[in-house]
Amino acid sequence: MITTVTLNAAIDKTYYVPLFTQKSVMRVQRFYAEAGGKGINVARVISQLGKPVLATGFAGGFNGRFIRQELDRQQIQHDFVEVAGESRLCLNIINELDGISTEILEPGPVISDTAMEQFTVKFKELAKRSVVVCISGSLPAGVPKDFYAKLVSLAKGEGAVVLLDTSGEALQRGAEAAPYLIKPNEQEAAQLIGKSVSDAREMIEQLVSMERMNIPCITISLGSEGSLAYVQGAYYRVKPPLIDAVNTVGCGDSFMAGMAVCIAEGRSIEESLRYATAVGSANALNEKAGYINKADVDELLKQVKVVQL
Ligand SMILES: Nc1ncnc2c1ncn2[C@@H]1O[C@H](COP(=O)(O)OP(=O)(O)O)[C@@H](O)[C@H]1O
Ligand SMILES: O=P(O)(O)OC[C@H]1O[C@](O)(COP(=O)(O)O)[C@@H](O)[C@@H]1O
Repeated sequence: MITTVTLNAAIDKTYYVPLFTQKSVMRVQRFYAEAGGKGINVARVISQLGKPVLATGFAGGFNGRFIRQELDRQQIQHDFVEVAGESRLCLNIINELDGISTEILEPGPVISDTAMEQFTVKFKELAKRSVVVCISGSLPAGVPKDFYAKLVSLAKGEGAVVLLDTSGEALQRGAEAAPYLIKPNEQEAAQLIGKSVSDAREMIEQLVSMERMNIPCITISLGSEGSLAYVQGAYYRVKPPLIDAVNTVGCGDSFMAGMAVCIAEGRSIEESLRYATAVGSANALNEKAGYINKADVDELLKQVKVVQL
C-alpha cells in the first residue's frame, strides 16, 4: 500500500475569471472545489492511475467533512485525525486571458499536542502496512518544525520508503532524517541551500554536497522545463513534452504520485522519472488541480526525454 500524509489538508478551490485585476469586481466563470492539500492531491492522482492508496493527516470542521466526503465519493481510502478548528481553503484564481494563476492559501487550524500524539500512533501503524509513505505540504500551526523528521524516522523504522515534498524549515529538518527522495522546486531548493543559484546543475550539486544531506534521490522540479535529478551518484536531465498548459497547480503533487507508484512497483529510476514527468505534465492539461487522465499519461509518456548527464 502507498500512504500519503497531509497535515494541512484543504479544500482546493479553482476560480476561472476573464481578467484578474485589483480593485475590481470579478465574476467567476467556472469553478471547482476539491479535497486538496499536497498529500491528498498525491492520493487522488495515485488512485486515478489505478493503484491502491490511503490518505491520512489532520482534518477539521465543515471543510474537514467536505474533504472526507469527497474522498469517499472518489473511493479513496482515508484515515484522518479529527481536529478542532477548520481545515483550510486554498484558492487558485486563473486568469483566462493568459492562464496566469494566483494562489491564496489559508494557514489552516492550530493542531493540539493531543491530536499530534493520536496521529503519531496512527501513522506508525499505517507505515507498518505501507511500501511507500509520501509526506507532502506545509505544517499547520502548532506542529513543531521537526515533526516531518520524526515521521520520516518512524516510517523508515517500520520498513517503508519515504518521499518528502515540503518547503522551508520543515524540509530542512525533514531532509536531515534522510528520506529516500525529496522534490524541491527551484525556489524551495534555493531556500534549502540558503541562496539562489541560476544554474540548475550547480544547484543540485550544492544540495547533494550539503552536510547532513544523506538522501539517495533528489529531484529539482523546473515546471515546464522538467527536472534535474540526482540518484545514487548519477545525474539525469528530464524534459517533459511541450504542451498547452491549462492549470499547473498540482503538477508537483502529480509528479510525486508517479514516483510513489513506480517506487512501490520497483521500477528503474529512468523509468520512474519518465513516468512521474508524464503524470506531472498530464495534470497541467486538466482544469482541476491534482487531476489527471490516465490516457493523457500514456500519450505523454512517449514524448518525455530522460538523459543521464
Ligand atoms: N507547463 C508544463 N508543461 C509540461 N510539464 C509540466 C509543466 N508544469 C509542470 N510540469 C511537469 O510537472 C513537474 C512538476 O512541476 P513543478 O511546477 O516544477 O512542481 P511544483 O508544482 O511542485 O512547483 C515538472 O517537473 C514537469 O515535469
Ligand atoms: O501545503 P502547502 O505547501 O501550503 O501547499 C498547498 C497547496 O499546494 C497544492 O497542493 C499544489 O501544490 P503543487 O502545485 O506544488 O503540486 C495546492 O493544491 C494546495 O493548495
